[in-house]
Amino acid sequence: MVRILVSDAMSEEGLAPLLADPTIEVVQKKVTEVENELDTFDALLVRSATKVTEQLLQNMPNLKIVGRAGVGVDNIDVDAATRYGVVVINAPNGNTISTAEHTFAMMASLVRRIPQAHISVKSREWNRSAFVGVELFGKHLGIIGFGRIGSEVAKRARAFGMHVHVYDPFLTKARAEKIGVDVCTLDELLAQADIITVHTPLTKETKGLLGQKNLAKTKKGVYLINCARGGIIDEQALVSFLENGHVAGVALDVFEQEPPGDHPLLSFDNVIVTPHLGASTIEAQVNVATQVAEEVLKFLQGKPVTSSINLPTLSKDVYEKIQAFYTLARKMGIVASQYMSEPVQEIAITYSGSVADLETTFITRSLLAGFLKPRVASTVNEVNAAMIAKERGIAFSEKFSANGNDYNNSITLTVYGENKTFTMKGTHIAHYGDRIVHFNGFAIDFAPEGHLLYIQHHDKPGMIGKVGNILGDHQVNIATMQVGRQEAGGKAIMMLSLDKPLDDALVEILEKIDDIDVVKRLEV
Ligand SMILES: NC(=O)c1ccc[n+]([C@@H]2O[C@H](COP(=O)([O-])OP(=O)(O)OC[C@H]3O[C@@H](n4cnc5c(N)ncnc54)[C@H](O)[C@@H]3O)[C@@H](O)[C@H]2O)c1
Ligand SMILES: O=C(O)[C@H](O)COP(=O)(O)O
Repeated sequence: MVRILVSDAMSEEGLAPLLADPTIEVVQKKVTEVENELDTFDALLVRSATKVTEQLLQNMPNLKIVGRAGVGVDNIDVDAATRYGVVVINAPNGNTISTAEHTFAMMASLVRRIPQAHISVKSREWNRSAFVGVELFGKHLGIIGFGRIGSEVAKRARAFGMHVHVYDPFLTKARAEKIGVDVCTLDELLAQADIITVHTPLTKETKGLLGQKNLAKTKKGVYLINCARGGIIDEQALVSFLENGHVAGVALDVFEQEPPGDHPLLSFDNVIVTPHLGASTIEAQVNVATQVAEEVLKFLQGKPVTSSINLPTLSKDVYEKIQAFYTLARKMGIVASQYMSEPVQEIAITYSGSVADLETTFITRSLLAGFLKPRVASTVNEVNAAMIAKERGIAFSEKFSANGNDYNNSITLTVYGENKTFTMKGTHIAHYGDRIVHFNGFAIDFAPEGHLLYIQHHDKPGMIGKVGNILGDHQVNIATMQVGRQEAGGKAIMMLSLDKPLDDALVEILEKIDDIDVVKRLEV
């Protein structure tokens, strides 16, 4: 039974695909309420409240995937998750509209002082002159960060007759032109805007982006809005610009610390606040929970996920095309790693023929994961394979060749070890399966699966018989046997597929046979 912990409040409707699956047990509890069973969960679903720290990941050794029902993953230690081989996915667009609308609601509320007027009337006052606002029409709106939410805010601003200026260092000219916004530098935006709204992620670059220095470049009487992440506008600097009257008003949905406690910002009359409500609509919550639930389900069924933070994303179409090579590559990695039982410095992969035209990132990661699996104690998979290879000083490279060299497609793997170099070539043949067609310099043809026994020997009469007799005497049945040689009377190999794994004693007996140079068990 697969166990999923849902540790933040999530829409039941959105979780329906998981709740309906009889092979899945969904536990809707906080992490602190299930401390004794953390090691039993396969998946963890969170919003922004649960902090997915390295410690939590360590306490959840069975965890395979973290699903963030929302956009920001700053509450998740993605690097640590990657190291532990845990996939992190999010729901990148399910709450875009809700957050853009909330930003707009905050903007209108800010310039018309609606929250203050509301409190006043509820206090039985009727003071119309105290709440004179300004129009949005004709004002210059500066949008910092022009991704999903920023661009939805821009559309709404234009409908209100505002002039929109955008700063986003990663915005392509083509996209800006398509949307028809004025793209400017940060300094230009700061100098022109009557209202500034931030819509970037919280990163090293954006933390404190609107701090002492940049706030000083804004117009006196500027309004500021943050419905993105606490800290993009430096809270301390903000206090001083409110105190000196430079900033006319601020709308905050997010804070450096949540909840903000008794923060000095809360005592300003012209600061309006909401408790991180951008995504808090019925629609957004159904959307994000549905997206995450469907993705987690796909992942648990071994299908590709499309919104991963730490894995290359794959469409279903691409996945279907690469699936066969993905499996072949994994098996080749496992075989090569066992054959090369020594430190390895480099792995070179050449994709030839039809496979060279595919998205090979995943195939390479699969091969690396297969290679590293017998060598590392921790979980290794497509998420962390490249990182673990790097940590262990194993370089890897990919080459592509349109020519399949006698095969419609092939993957050639060369492993450079401390003492020797090993090469193997595999191909996938439709309706036939995975075949290894070159092994260690020998042309051969075997399926890389099950209990394999590789024997390198001198090409002499009777060698096959000797091996066959010993295995037979020890009740080891040979399922298939392939042979190859470089030249008559020269070096030769046998690749046997056995019905059960060989024990050490039997390997030693085989090694002692005259004219046998190498005996290797390969378990795939
Ligand atoms: N308040 C809420 O409840 C709520 C809800 C959803 C999203 N969010 C937050 O809103 C923010 C935006 O979300 P989104 O879905 O639009 O993300 P997005 O990834 O679509 O857009 C972010 C944009 O910021 C830009 N950017 C990155 N670094 C920048 C920099 N240094 N300067 C200027 N621009 C920069 C990127 O190029 C991108 O275009 C995120 O922080 C997200 O966590 C908050
Ligand atoms: O990044 C997000 O998606 C928002 O901040 C929403 O966070 P929440 O899921 O905790 O409401």
